[in-house]
Amino acid sequence: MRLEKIILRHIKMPMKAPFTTSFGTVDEKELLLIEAKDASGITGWGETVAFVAPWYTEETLKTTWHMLKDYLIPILLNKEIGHPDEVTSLFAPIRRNCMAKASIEGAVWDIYAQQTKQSLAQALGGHKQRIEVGVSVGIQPSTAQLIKLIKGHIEKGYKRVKVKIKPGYDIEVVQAIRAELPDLPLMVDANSAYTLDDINMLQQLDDYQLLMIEQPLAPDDIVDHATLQRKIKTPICLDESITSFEDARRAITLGSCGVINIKIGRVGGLTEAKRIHDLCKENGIPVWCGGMLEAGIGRAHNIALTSLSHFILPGDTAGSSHYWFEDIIEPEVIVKDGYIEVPQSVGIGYAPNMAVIDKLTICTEVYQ
Ligand SMILES: O=C(O)CCC(=O)C1=CC=C[C@@H](O)[C@@H]1C(=O)O
Ligand SMILES: [Mg+2]
Repeated sequence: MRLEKIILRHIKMPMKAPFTTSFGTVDEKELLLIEAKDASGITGWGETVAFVAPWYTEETLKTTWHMLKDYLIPILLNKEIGHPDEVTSLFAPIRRNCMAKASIEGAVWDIYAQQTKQSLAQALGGHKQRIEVGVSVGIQPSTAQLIKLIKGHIEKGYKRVKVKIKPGYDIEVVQAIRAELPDLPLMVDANSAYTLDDINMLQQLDDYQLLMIEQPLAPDDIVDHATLQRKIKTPICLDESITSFEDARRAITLGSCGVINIKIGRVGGLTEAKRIHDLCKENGIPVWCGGMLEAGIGRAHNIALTSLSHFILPGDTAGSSHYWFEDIIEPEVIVKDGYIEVPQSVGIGYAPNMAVIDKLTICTEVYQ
């Protein structure tokens, strides 16, 4: 393939409800949509997942824009690409900036799937017909509200619930949920809100049959996580700490985690995500697909990735209606009894809804 035109659209999507973590609140999502046109007339779509502020990782909407415009698009434009895996090598001289890289690499994978007349899932080597999904619940003003929300999600069929924790909003919250919902498949995500000084509290969490504790310690750490994992029974799941295959290899070698959350944007694209999946499979480390409050294009990429065999735990890819009044794809992503059907049609299996996209677009830039 040869990309001869790339259109970037900056869009802003209102959210049904704010999403609060230990760092702050997101109440609308801004993102860049990448529409990449190949010389043969095929169009592929990608989406950036970085937030407006750098609280989850160092990338932001503006840094992804800068990287795409000044480095990544110039590398790919008019270059002959045989397979999407080559994009990872072409981008290798550029350090990190994983979310920027992943957004356009996703569009290349979409074009490749269409060219080879496969679904994106098949192009990646995924065979699952449907995927099991859970839901992530942000910090709520009260435990009663949190439990009410969780019950609503269970009624909708979601297979597991992840709740956010932070110092002062942890053990009591877990205790209260367990008192009412003793059998709920439950996990917690701390987004690096703790240190090894909090080991007592983290050990107490062992009493609540949690599936895992996600990223309790620093976002760039694997050493302290290894120490902690030796002192608690609940498996640690790494999120922020894993930005590449090499990070995953080192964390597994050190025993820093029992589970890895794979996010396409955090690791720089689908090719790297697949490599981490394969490594975890070889090493018996369960994986699941994390979420970044994606709009429809990002959600479609997550679904395709999750169709790979070793995504054995329910991911965070909820249905479109969980966050959005109106998603940017048709049909929207539907969750039924906790499952999403993996589209079997060619490409990502969802069409961009141009009427909605046009309504949400703040500005557009074209590169050719
Ligand atoms: O996309 C989703 O529904 C998952 C949302 C979610 O839990 C997260 C999104 C972005 C940053 C974090 O707060 C958190 C995570 O760390 O996994
Ligand atoms: Mg997380």
